Amino acid sequence: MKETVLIAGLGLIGGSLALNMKEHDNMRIIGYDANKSTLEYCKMNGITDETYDNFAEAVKQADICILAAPVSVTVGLIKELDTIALNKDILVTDVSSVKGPVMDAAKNLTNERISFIGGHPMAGSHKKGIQAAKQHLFENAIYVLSPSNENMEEHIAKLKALLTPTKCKFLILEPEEHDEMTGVISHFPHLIASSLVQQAKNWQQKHPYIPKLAAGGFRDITRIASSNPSLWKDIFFQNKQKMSRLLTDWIEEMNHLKQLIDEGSEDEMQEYLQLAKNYRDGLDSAKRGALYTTYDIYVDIFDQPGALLRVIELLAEHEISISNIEILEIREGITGVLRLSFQNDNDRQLSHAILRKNKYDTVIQE
Ligand SMILES: NC(=O)c1ccc[n+]([C@@H]2O[C@H](COP(=O)([O-])OP(=O)(O)OC[C@H]3O[C@@H](n4cnc5c(N)ncnc54)[C@H](O)[C@@H]3O)[C@@H](O)[C@H]2O)c1
Ligand SMILES: O=C(O)C(=O)C[C@]1(C(=O)O)C=C[C@@H](O)C=C1
Repeated sequence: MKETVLIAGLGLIGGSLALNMKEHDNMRIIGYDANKSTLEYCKMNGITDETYDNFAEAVKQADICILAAPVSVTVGLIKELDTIALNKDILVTDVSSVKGPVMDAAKNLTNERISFIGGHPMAGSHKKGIQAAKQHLFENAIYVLSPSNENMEEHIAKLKALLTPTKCKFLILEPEEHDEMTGVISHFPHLIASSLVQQAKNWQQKHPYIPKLAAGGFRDITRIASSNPSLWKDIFFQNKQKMSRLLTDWIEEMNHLKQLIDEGSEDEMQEYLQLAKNYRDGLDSAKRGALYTTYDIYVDIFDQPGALLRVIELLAEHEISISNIEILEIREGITGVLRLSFQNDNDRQLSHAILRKNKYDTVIQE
C-alpha cells in the first residue's frame, strides 16, 4: 500500500525534499502551505499529488510528516499536532535550522501515535520559496538527526530510507550541541555578512563609488546577506543564547585585532592570518573525513560562454559521471577554478588524463 508523506511548508527546503520524495514509487506526496500561490505552483508542476490549506486535515492523511516551515512556525505546528485526533501512527520530522525549541516542543507531545525525530539538512541557499527548490540540493550534505527519545532505531531507519534519494550523509546530534555548532558555522556568519554590508552602506555616504569597487572578496563573504530576512531573524532569536554568546566572543576577537593594528603588531597579525588560512584551507578535507569519500580534481577554466559545458561534455563523451561541480572562484573575463567530484578514484584519474590531454590545467587534491 502507498504511504502518504506530508510536507508542511513547501519553500526552498520543503519543495526540494518534495522533489526527492518523487523518486519513491510507493509514495503519495501531499503538501500544506500558508501561501495559496505556492500550493497552486506545486499542483501545476506535479510536485505534490494533493495540496491542503488546512494543517489538521492534511496531517490526518499522513503516515509521515516533514515540517519545513520557518522555525517558530514549526514549533507552533508541533503544538497544534498534539491537538489533532489522529487515527493512525505518524512519524514526524522537521528541517529547522535550530533544534532546541523544536525538540522542547516535541518532548511535550502527549499523543502516543506521534514519533518525532528532529532533522536539519546542512544545505541550502540564500534564495527562498518553491521556485528555488532543487532536487539535488542535499547531495553529499550532512543531514543532522535528533531523535526525541531513546529506542527509536526503527523510526530512524525508516526516516533514513525516506531520505535516501537526497544522497545526504546522516549525523546524529543532541539539540544543544547542534545549536552551538550551527550557531558558530551557520547562524553567526549570516549576521556578520549582513553587518559587513551595513558597514559598506554607511561608508558609501562618504564614498559613492564603494559599490563599484565591490569585487570577488566582498561578494564572496556577503552572498548570504541576500538571504530571507524574516527566516533569519527567526533563526537568530530561536538560537538567541548561542548568538548572544557568539557576539560577545566576536567583540572580544575584534578588540584583539584592533589592538594588533593600533600597536603595529605585524608578526602577530601575520600569525593570526596564517592560522586562519591553515584552518580554512583544511576545511574541505575535514568536511569529507570519514563521512565523505569524494574524489576531486581542480580545473582552471576561462570565464567565457560554454567553458563549463565543454568540460562536462568532454567527460560525458567518455561516460564519466560527475557527482558534484563547484565553481570556486571566478571573475568576469578571467580564469576561474572548478572543483569536480567523482564517485571513485578511477573516474578521477581518467578525467584528469582526458582534461590534461585537452590542454586544461588540472590538479588532483586529496
Ligand atoms: N534556507 C536554507 O538555507 C535552509 C537550510 C536548511 C534548513 N532550513 C530550514 O528550513 C525551513 C524552511 O526554510 P526555507 O529556506 O525553505 O524557507 P522558505 O521561505 O523558502 O519556505 C518556507 C515555506 O513555509 C511556508 N510557511 C510560512 N509560514 C507558514 C505557516 N504558518 N504555515 C504553513 N506554511 C508556512 C512559506 O509559505 C514557504 O513556502 C526553516 O526552518 C529553516 O530554518 C533552511
Ligand atoms: O548556502 C547557503 O546560502 C546557506 O546559508 C545554507 C545554510 C548555511 O550553510 O548556513 C543555511 C542554513 C542552514 O540551516 C543550513 C545551511
